[in-house]
Amino acid sequence: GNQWGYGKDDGPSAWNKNYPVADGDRQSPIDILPHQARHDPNLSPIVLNYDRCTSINIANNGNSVVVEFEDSDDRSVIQGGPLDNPYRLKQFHFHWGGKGCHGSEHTVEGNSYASELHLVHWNAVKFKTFGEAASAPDGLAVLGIFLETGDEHRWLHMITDALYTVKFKGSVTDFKGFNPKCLLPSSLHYWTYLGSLTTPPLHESVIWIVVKEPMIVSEKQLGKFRTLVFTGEEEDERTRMENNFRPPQLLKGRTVRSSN
Ligand SMILES: CCCCCNS(=O)(=O)c1cc(S(N)(=O)=O)ccc1C(=O)O
Ligand SMILES: [Zn+2]
Repeated sequence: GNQWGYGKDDGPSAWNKNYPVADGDRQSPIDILPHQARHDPNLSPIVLNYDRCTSINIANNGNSVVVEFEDSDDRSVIQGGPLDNPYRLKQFHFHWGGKGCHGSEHTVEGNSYASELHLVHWNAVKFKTFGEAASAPDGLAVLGIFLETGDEHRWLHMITDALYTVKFKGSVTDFKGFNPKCLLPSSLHYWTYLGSLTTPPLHESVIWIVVKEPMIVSEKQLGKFRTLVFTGEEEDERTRMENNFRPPQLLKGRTVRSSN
């Protein structure tokens, strides 16, 4: 099982012990400096074809809350932008902080957001399985959306209302008919760069597409994520699930491109 976590002894600063790629040349997340990003007029808009997407379940995997999708065909894909072909939606999950603290993974000019949503897609044109894609340089495309606190988000309740059913690590419940398109901000202008998974195994297999405009959610909605626990129901301790984010990593000469 995975012996890594977000605590003092098993957290991000200790991950390089078992996953040496943690000190690699294309690690994520990063701090984005908009004025140093290269505006690339050749970057086309991101296109999300999620209309026939099929969500399956919602789960607490001990690191985050994850909604999984049916990915046996091209029913829900992301394409355009920096991508050479369509990438299939596999799952989405969140990263968040503690009460009043920030919890996004990417930062913008050193500023964190309250939380960050990741929609994970894989290159099913080039690779036969998700696992194969997850360790290939152009295997995954993750769409990152910042969450900022403000007014209540009109659709996020569909997720937060289900969180009580997946309080403990290892819990899974049916979650059908959810289309994540309802979570997206109005503009999909983005930054893009080559990076990695932000959790072990930290494979350097991700084309990151970070949307500039945050989605607005209420503090109350965000607080519901913190009712989850990292620990299993059978365990004695109940460790609140919060601060499940990796801090920004060195850019190591990479270029961040900006769509318009
Ligand atoms: C074969 C090993 C794949 C491990 C990565 N799986 S994943 O769904 O892409 C993923 C991505 C990410 S992230 N933050 O998008 O890099 C975090 C967790 C997971 C997960 O395993 O739940
Ligand atoms: Zn993530």
